[in-house]
Amino acid sequence: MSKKHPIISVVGSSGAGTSTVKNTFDQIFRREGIKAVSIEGDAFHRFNRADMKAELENRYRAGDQGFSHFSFEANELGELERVFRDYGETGKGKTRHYVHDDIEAERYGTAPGHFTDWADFEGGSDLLFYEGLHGCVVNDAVDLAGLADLKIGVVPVINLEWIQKIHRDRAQRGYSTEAVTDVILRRMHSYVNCIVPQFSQTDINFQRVPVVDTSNPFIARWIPTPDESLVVIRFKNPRGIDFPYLTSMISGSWMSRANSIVIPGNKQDLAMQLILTPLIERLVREAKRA
Ligand SMILES: Nc1ncnc2c1ncn2[C@@H]1O[C@H](COP(=O)(O)OP(=O)(O)OP(=O)(O)O)[C@@H](O)[C@H]1O
Ligand SMILES: O=C(CO)[C@H](O)[C@H](O)COP(=O)(O)O
Repeated sequence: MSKKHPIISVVGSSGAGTSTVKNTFDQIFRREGIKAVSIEGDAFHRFNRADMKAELENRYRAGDQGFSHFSFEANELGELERVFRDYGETGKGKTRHYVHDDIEAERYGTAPGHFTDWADFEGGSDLLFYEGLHGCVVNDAVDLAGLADLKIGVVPVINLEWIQKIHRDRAQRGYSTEAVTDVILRRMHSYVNCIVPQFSQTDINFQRVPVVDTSNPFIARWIPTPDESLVVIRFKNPRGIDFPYLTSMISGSWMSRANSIVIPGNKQDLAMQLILTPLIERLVREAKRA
């Protein structure tokens, strides 16, 4: 926790929608006049694309079939922890970008599959915003959840997550369905061991659930739309959450448990703004007081 320089950590698997959710956070920051600096989890991969391929082949030959981008060892989590800690203490830090495709290559002037150089955060920010795979990891080596002040999980049910990943990786990153399926299978071990435990560390999870048939995600022709889904919102600590206010403001919503509400999928943006704005505003207010 770093009250003076707060950190928001949004975690989700590959294709879960953390980059999409960042747009909602950006709207809140803009409306509330909050200056945020952002980091992407992929910036903390340990290897560029070619080195990762070589590392995978070496490990595969040595009998390790569980290694993938989801594994702790494939990422510089110690470095990420240092960035979280330094930002919490000083409001300063650095990041870089992992370039996935031609559009990002154009934007950053670096070829796909490579990292940009590290660059310092702009000064005078109100908070640090992280989105990616590992921002709430707690293991023998790091405690990232312990350094973040607001922790959000973006967790579609798994069939939907796969559909989202397959469609995004095909449309934007140039992979075939077979190649993405292969990656999903290879990552399953570390999905269970490295990604999923984080959703018990998060303060709020947003779980999108399709209400159309997704029983074969590998042949789905399009991503179920917001109108074709519900979102389950689960609060780790429901104390202080005004559920009657939320369910009255979000039409079609209801409480499914004492700490959970369900909303129509097309109300996710509204729900996030209603829920997150006061929490973010409080973080920034307390930081200024500190
Ligand atoms: N609520 C949503 N409704 C419809 N489509 C969505 C929703 N959220 C995400 N998607 C779609 O799912 C795909 C993956 O989303 P996104 O790129 O945000 O994932 P990500 O978690 O950032 O993945 P990665 O970490 O691998 O970059 C995109 O095509 C996006 O448009
Ligand atoms: O989105 C991802 C993880 O969040 C990518 O799978 C990862 O960044 C590696 O990309 P690539 O295999 O295309 O080099």
